[in-house]
Amino acid sequence: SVQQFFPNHLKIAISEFLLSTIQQLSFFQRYSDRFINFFSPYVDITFSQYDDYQFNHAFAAIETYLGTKATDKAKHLRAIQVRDSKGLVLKRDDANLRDEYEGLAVWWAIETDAQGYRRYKLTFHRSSRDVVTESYVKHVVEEGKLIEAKNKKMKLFTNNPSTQWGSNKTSFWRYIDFEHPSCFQTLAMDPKKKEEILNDLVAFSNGKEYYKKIGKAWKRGYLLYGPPGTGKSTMIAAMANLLNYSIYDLELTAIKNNSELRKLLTATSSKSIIVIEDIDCSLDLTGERNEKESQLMNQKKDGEQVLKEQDKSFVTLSGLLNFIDGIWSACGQERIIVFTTNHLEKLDPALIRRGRMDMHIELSHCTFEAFKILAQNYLDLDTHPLFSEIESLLKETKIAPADVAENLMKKNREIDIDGSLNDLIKALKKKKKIQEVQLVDDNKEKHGNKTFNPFRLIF
Ligand SMILES: Nc1ncnc2c1ncn2[C@@H]1O[C@H](COP(=O)(O)OP(=O)(O)OP(=O)(O)O)[C@@H](O)[C@H]1O
Ligand SMILES: [Mg+2]
Repeated sequence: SVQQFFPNHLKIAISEFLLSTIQQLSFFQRYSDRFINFFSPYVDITFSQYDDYQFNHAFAAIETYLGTKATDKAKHLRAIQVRDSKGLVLKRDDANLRDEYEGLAVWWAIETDAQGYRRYKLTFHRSSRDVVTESYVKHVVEEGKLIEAKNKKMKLFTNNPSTQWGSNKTSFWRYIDFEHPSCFQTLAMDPKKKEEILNDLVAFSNGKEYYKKIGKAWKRGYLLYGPPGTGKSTMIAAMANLLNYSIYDLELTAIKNNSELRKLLTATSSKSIIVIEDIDCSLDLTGERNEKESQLMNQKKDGEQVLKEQDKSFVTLSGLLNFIDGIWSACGQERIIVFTTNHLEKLDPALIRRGRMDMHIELSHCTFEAFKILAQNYLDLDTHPLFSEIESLLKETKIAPADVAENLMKKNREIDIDGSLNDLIKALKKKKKIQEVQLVDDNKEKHGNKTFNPFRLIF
């Protein structure tokens, strides 16, 4: 019969040719879709990268699944570097890929939509509709997720306000592969504290049954606080690497209101760390802003007030609290929430009370214990005659681990142990002097003696 005579790809080519010809004739344009649908025995489904402004997790799974299919026949390949030097993963660009499932053939193609986002188009014969919609798609997504888990590919999500959808700017998740070398072993901090945090994290990730038993949502909050450069961000990366969770880096200032926050949070997947960095800067938690806002509103007429209500553009403390321990927090399991701040004292006590943030972790200035870990990391050094001098200097000087690391880093592509340690000692001595002068200054100010201090200008 004619069916057997034409191979499948020829049939697709013919229908595509017909489609393009017809589309060029403006007279028929309006009818082309219906015309093609009437004659073509093929059906297609598209999977967009962003669905309803949200990142589509099925899209990522499909991409992974297709990436593992034989690559030799595709003409346009895009190489993507993968973690752990498992080599390159080749992905098809705008090429058709044929796949078989239960003896049926389907075709995948990648397209770019009007907004510049990618989408996969799955084409299949009308007669395979039931199999494809009921089990093939599920099979692909599950397989893709399985491969993702096996490859230990973690993702780093960020929410960016979209400028593509006209005036209605809304925030949505975009992701890149997460590759950060940080781990707990190289993290410089008090070993006992580190051990405690490590155990806490591992217990959490194995706690499915426990949380179920005590009737609590399977989530945990960590508050990381301390001066700049003490390893807060580094610790978050180490947590992700330890548990193999993805990170959602939530930028509160890019979010319009509480309902958008809710939308974003419900779109996060389980096994993830939701991070809000510098929480004191990204949210006015003092309540002052609310007061100002309502004062403003009272001055306006009723009609305008309604308008104002609509474009309120901030996330409120109560919105955030609702998410942390309100009913929303139960949508989805196995989630860690991390807040970081440089100023613990600036935060609203309601936000950080125990039970909301389960563990408060202080990352402070470099201690000798922390220094020894850095020396091991950077110089492969366990001990050295200069260590005792460094130890006593560290006791008297506040220095961030980031500054210590900076001094230990190799300068001319070669490790120079004595040079590095001497650099560090110099830096420590300089810092010590500055801090001493500052202390004298502060004391004078406290006692009302504000005489001009020339040392302050020198350092
Ligand atoms: N405790 C630490 N252990 C190992 N490396 C550290 C530590 N603290 C800082 N560093 C080094 O310093 C750099 C900066 O640290 P990091 O970004 O984690 O600081 P932070 O506490 O997040 O600072 P900020 O408050 O400014 O965000 C890192 O790249 C890391 O190499
Ligand atoms: Mg940081």
